[in-house]
Amino acid sequence: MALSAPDTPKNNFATPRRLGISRTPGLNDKATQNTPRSQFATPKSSYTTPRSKKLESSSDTPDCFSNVTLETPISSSKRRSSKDKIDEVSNLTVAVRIRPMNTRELACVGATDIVRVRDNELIIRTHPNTGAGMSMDHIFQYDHVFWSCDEASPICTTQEDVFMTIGKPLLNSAFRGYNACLFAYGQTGSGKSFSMMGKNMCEIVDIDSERYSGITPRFCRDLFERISCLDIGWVATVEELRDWLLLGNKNRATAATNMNEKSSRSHSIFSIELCLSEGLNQGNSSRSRVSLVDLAGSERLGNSHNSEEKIREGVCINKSLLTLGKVISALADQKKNQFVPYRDSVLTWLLRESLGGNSLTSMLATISPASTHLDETLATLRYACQARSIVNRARVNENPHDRLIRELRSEVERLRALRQDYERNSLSSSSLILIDDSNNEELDELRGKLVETENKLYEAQRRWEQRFMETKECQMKELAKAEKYKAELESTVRIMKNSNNDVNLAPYRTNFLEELEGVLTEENVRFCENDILDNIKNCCYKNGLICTFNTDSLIITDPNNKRQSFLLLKKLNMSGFENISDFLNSLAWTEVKKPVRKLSKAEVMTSMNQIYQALANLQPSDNDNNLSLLFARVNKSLQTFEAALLNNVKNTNSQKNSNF
Ligand SMILES: Nc1ncnc2c1ncn2[C@@H]1O[C@H](COP(=O)(O)OP(=O)(O)OP(=O)(O)O)[C@@H](O)[C@H]1O
Repeated sequence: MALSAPDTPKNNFATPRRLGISRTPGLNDKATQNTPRSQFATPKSSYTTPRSKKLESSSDTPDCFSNVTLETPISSSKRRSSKDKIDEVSNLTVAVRIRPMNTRELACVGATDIVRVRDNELIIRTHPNTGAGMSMDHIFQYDHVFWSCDEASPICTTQEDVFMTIGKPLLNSAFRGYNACLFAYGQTGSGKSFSMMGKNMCEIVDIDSERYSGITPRFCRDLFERISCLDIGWVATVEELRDWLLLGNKNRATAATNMNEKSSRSHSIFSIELCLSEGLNQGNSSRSRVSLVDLAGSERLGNSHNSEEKIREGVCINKSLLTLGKVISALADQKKNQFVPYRDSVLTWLLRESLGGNSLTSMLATISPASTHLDETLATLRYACQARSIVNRARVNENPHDRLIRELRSEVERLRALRQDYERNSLSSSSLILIDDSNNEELDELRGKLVETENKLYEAQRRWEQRFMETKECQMKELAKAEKYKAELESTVRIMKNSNNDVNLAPYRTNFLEELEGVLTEENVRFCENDILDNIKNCCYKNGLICTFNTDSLIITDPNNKRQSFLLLKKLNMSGFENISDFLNSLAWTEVKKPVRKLSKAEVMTSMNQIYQALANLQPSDNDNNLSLLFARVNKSLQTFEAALLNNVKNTNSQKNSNF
């Protein structure tokens, strides 16, 4: 129950949602708990930003605050953040950002700024400045409160500040091998997209100079700064990643609503998978997923919509947000075996790991400071408070072998340091006193432990290397098979290309073969090839020739001129090889007798099945981070290729009524 100030005893704050029922015990904030009323009627100058700067309020503060409601749930006092070597148990980090009043709000008669900030507290003052009746302060505590209401003010939290506080730590977590997620939640038009993407989501001109760019582009920039010294697997440059981001934003439905001229009409999830490896022989590798989520705005349909279609859209958006709310409530409840309805919406299903799972997660709640949005603002803030009590257990996503070796290594380091310390101390004191027997015993024990751990480490490393060699051997065999299948497929494509000039298969072929090429030439699955053979193969490929080789020979086929060249690898001068064109010109060709034959659908299917089978055999284990990404890509482009091939067979059949 809200209590009037003169009678307000200590610790007597109640949450409005539990009117007259519960008090909010367990508050550990001295200022809030024991502060007499006058302290809540803080003059404007005492409100500070999270960075403890003074904030000038634009409104006068009346001296009549009487009702104070601390809304922060009990569990916030038990916030967890513990780290062992590999698991991190922590509550969701929750930040709130307040945007400036917009022109519509400023023009609205009677609309005032009702939000104040004091360190990590946010105070909503309801019915202020009326001069009559009592006002109420709703006090919320969060991990961070960002006041961004006046850009000209030195205390305004900028885009960079927001990124540094809640974006950058996610990047650090990802580099340590943890999954990380940040999602923005708030009323429509409250500044989610501004914070996540930037001022103009579809035209991020230059990430570095764009001071309004949001968390996501800044995240990409920093990510690439950190990995600029590595070889990057999929995306080559920050520009390329930015293009994906822009494409996603452009495809995202936006529309003008009564609340926001460019309202996002869908949720957006920007997901990056980071596979880190310290080099194969060192073992250490980890894979982490970072999700940056800009949710569509929660909204009151009456407030924001003027057309039927938009109302329908709004209903769908609200439905998924409602499910998100249910999931958050269930997780915040912390009762054992509580059912969590992740499956009730695609959104919650996609975010299941980020909410109550294996992820370090932050939530950014955005609000408007205008009194006209009081209800929505309170709803958002309560939602955010509830989210603060969700506990996640994040684990480093690493290969179990790597983990064991890492743990053993650090144990060896620890014991070594202990022994060195011990020996140093013993030496320095030995000039004064004789080391007694008990000291010797302890030292022996330490030495024994160290030897034991070193043996374990050696054994783990040996087992890992053995497993690695076995896997590599297997892969080599399978790759040889795949090479054969690949050649078959290439000739299939060639035949098709020759017999069907009216059908352009080049894009599919290029995609697929390039992907496959990527797998076959991956550093860790490379077998008998060296740079020269790679060079020959690529050059043949570019010249429309088919190049296959096994451990001792090389066959180059020229399907256009129906001729073939065969040579033994040992006759190839690997060291002095410089000019590929000279090499091709020097080849002796023999005519291929077999006539070019047209393919039937069954043959295409058989060939494709063989390729699929070869790839399935090559499929790396789940723990093989380096290859699985590439395989996913190969599979995808193979499917596209197969579809094109079959479609082509079918079309040709129906058009020409013949097999080809
Ligand atoms: N911190 C801020 N500083 C200045 N302007 C802001 C800030 N936050 C938001 N705005 C402005 O407010 C308007 C609405 O912001 P935005 O589109 O980010 O809201 P949203 O919450 O994503 O809305 P919706 O859910 O409808 O997509 C935009 O014009 C944006 O530039």
